[in-house]
Amino acid sequence: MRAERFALARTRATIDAVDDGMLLLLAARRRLVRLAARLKPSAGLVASDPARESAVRQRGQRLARRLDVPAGTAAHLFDLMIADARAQQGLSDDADQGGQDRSPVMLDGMNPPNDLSRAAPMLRLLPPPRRIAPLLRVLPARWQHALLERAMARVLAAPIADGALDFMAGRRLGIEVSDLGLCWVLSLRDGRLVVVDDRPEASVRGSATDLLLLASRLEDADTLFFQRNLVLTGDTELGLTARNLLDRLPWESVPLGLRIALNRGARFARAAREAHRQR
Ligand SMILES: O=C(O)C(=O)C[C@]1(C(=O)O)C=C[C@@H](O)C=C1
Repeated sequence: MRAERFALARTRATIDAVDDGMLLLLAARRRLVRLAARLKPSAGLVASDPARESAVRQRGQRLARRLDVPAGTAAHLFDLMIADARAQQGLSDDADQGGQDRSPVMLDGMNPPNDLSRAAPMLRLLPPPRRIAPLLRVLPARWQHALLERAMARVLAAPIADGALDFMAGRRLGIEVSDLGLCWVLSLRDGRLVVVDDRPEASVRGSATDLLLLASRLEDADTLFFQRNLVLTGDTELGLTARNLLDRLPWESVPLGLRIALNRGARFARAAREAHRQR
């Protein structure tokens, strides 16, 4: 009985932590909605976007199905979030009766501008990585690991296939994202890079932005290590082999969509960092 009471108290404390996480995520969504609201006029879009709302709802339903969350519950949650986002922008509660702004208007040159510096005032509204860190900690480790393993399998498919990563078999290389407080230890097992629960023999440490700049090839490994934006610790030979491999990665073999996503993400993260530095 006492053990059950204790277990219940611990369970409830964890429920509280999850509730906090949900509110933190809602606060983050509201900030992003504020940013979207500011970006839309200069992107040639009107505030109300029923097509986007329906895409957001559909994504939510798909994920809910995979996570075993009842469809009705997920639908309520999305109704609430979207109604809140519409209220933030002074829009009526119901997108279908949302006044004149029926569908988004696309103007010429809708591609994201190359020069993100003009968006600095808005980028400053984004929370810096250290504020995002508590949100990421709410994500269960096994989800983080599964996402990372899937991303690595796609980015590194060619070097894994041609044996360029064989030196990682049974070795443990750490990736530390300093500003997000994240650390993963990678190893090559059965021809796959996996996250293992062990101490690293060598580690690469850097901020989320610098690691993204490296992954997207917007900065080369030499520059990042020379400027000490990325730091190698532990077994030098293993670290240097990994670092040299990064330099020789056949970028052309990475699927085009992923290359574009990485490139955009890295440029966005760099611009947001600049905007925060100028504050
Ligand atoms: O993406 C936007 O433009 C938003 O303002 C966010 C959001 C949403 O809640 O997802 C809200 C209102 C728009 O009609 C479309 C989507």
